[in-house]
Amino acid sequence: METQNIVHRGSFHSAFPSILSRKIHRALTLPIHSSSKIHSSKWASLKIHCPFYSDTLLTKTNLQCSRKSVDKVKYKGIPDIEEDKPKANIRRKNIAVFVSGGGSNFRSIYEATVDGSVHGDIVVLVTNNHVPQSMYAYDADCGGAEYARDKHIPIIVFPKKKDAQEVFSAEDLVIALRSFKVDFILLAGYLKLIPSELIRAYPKSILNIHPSLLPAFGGKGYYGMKVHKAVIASGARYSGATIHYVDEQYDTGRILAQRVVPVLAKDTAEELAARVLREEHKLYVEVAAALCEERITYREDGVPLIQSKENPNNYR
Ligand SMILES: Nc1nc2c(c(=O)[nH]1)N[C@@H](CN(C=O)c1ccc(C(=O)N[C@@H](CCC(=O)O)C(=O)O)cc1)CN2
Ligand SMILES: NCC(=O)N[C@@H]1O[C@H](COP(=O)([O-])[O-])[C@@H](O)[C@H]1O
Repeated sequence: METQNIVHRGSFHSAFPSILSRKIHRALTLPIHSSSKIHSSKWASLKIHCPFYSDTLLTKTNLQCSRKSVDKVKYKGIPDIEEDKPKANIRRKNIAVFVSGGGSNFRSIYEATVDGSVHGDIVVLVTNNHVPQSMYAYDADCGGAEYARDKHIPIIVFPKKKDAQEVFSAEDLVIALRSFKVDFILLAGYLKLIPSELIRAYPKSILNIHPSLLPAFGGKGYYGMKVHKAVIASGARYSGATIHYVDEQYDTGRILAQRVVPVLAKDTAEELAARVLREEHKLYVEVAAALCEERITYREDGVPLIQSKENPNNYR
């Protein structure tokens, strides 16, 4: 079954001009069947007005409940009490994650939204590497898209392949993200340049993780294993992970957080990559938690800081 143009079954209505909503409708890939509706008081209020779908079929309530029903068993503690207690007065945030490949950072952030470490939900995945598949043939998809489908997270393809039937512009992407009420965009191994339309639409709300200590080993051509090979070839004794705000160029936005790892004398690029990736997973969850708990502040010179959860007078 060609799923690229099938978004979900059921009536379709839109607050947008029909041509536009049809375009966005086609760019979205949703699970063909949302799983059973398990209504809980906690999630009922999270229903979003999603102008592309009939409310009876696809609402955040259904998606959240189906996700919670699958992942709730992993939750430690009493969800409606402990999970809410530390963030009682802070609105739960909506997150879009952008991936191009395996998606291990995406998975660690998703798991943190389920176990309560991150006070937010991943409401949509964006990838440039999603191949429309039958319901049963996952192998040609990128790992991130496959995981999103397993977790009933909607997928948007951007940019679309050059031979795609229809253009799906940066403006269309902004409209689609607004419809999911996205608060923050987290790039996690996304290999395309984010267009300025998106940067303008989400000021100080788009982050990227890069596998080196920026500004070293960043910029066009520095991604994936290319970064680690360059670090090793340079003789650098330290590398690490950097999370920074996204601006119009690759890797030049304000640095928000870093973690350092040693580069060992006999390291292969793969060994260094694995050591950095382990730190990335921890760092991105810490940063996503701070974002969703509104613990990001700015120094007078514009440098972003993360306020410590334990002591608000301490910053990282
Ligand atoms: N506007 C921005 N867009 C993106 C940023 C950013 O900082 N500003 N970060 C990148 C992620 N990234 C490093 O962290 C990065 C990704 C890709 C490249 C690159 O050279 N890409 C190649 C194409 C690769 C491909 O299509 O397979 C290229 O542009 O020639 C450099 C850095 C995400 N977007
Ligand atoms: N310049 C961008 C870049 O190189 N990003 C890197 O791609 C990997 C994605 O892994 P993942 O798909 O398993 O999260 C991560 O190491 C991330 O830092």
